[in-house]
This record gives sequence, structure tokens and C-alpha cells, in this order.
Amino acid sequence: MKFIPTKIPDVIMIEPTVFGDHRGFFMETWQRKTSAENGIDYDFVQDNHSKSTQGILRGLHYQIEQTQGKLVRVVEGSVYDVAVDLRKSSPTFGESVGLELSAENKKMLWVPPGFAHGFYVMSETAEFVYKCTDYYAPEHERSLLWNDEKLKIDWPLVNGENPILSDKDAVAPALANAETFA
Ligand SMILES: Cc1cn([C@H]2C[C@H](O)[C@@H](COP(=O)(O)OP(=O)(O)O[C@H]3O[C@@H](C)C(=O)[C@@H](O)[C@H]3O)O2)c(=O)[nH]c1=O
Repeated sequence: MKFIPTKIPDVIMIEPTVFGDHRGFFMETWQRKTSAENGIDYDFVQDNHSKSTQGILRGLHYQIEQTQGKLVRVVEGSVYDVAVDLRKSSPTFGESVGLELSAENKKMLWVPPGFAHGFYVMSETAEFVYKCTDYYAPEHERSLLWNDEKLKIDWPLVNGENPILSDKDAVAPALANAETFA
């Protein structure tokens, strides 16, 4: 398993070692010891799985208390995955990391606490799986506007069409009006 810091070093891309043979493949997707040695020293308490169709954008989400770190990956299809730094004290506040995660490339992304997270579905359908370091807490959940110009996120929109959003994500505040972290 390779742990590769991104341009925001706390956001880490993980490339699993894939063992292919005549039966298919095997890979480890998380291991406490190697994760801790590579800066992901957290206990995970919840695993989630969602399925979406092409053009869906889920995000950008975060919790202001019970802040969640998320270890995310795709088990079917492909998405463009984004993490936005919402830590005011960070030199990369407001900046983001975006990359394609797919069932084919098997990459994973570590999104630390203090970041908003979202993804856009590029394939016909995509199944998204992730581990969280704290429990879902709807009262603390916040959404950040996916296309806030200040964020400068280059979403790879299929046919240039606007994504399909949940009602809450469609009315999310821009960064200037969003709750952030110290
Ligand atoms: C996230 C979540 C949702 N739910 C419920 C609430 C709601 O009825 C239904 C769908 O919830 P949402 O619309 O918030 O689902 P979704 O838009 O997929 O939310 C997720 O988006 C991605 C980008 C993230 O980073 C996640 O942390 C999470 O916020 O599932 C849970 O029961 N537990 C959970 O952990």
C-alpha cells in the first residue's frame, strides 16, 4: 500500500497493492498499523455505502462537531472526488484536492477532519464506500456550495450539464458564509 501526500499534505492518496491471479484480485483496503505509520492514526466508527447515477453530485459535506475524517473509495464506476480545506489556520484554507477514484484505479483518498468532502459521478452508476472517524450527526452536518467560484473546483461535468443535487446541497452557502474550523 502506497501513501502519497497530495498538494494539501494532510490529504493522502492511497494506492493499494493489488494481487491479481486467475481467480480475480485481492487487496487490503485498510490496515491500522500502516495507516497510523503514514499519518492516518484514527479509530473508525462507521462505514457507509452509497450508489448514485451519472451526473449526481453529493456534497460538499462536513460536520462542525463530531468532525469526521473519511477514508473513501469507489467499488463500482468512477467519480471525481474533492476535499476542501476548511481550517482557517491552514495555509491552504479554501483550497482543494480533486482526483478521479474508480473501481478500476482502486485509489483511495484520506479526507481528514476539518475538510468538506464531495464527489461527482462520471460513470453510468457509481458505488461509493467510506469509513468515518466519528458518527453521523445530522444536527452538526453542513453543506458548502459545490460551485462557489472562490473554491475554483474544476468539476469534470458530463456534457457540461449542471449536476443533480439534493435539496439541501442546492441551497448550500458559499465559503464566505459557511461555518469553518479554527
Ligand atoms: C451520511 C448519512 C446519511 N444518513 C441518512 C440521512 C438521509 O436520510 C439519507 C441520505 O443522506 P445524505 O443526503 O446526507 O447522503 P449523502 O449526500 O450521500 O451524504 C454523504 O455525502 C458525502 C459526500 C459525504 O462526504 C458523507 O459524509 C455524507 O455527507 O441517509 C444516515 O442515516 N447516516 C449517515 O451517515
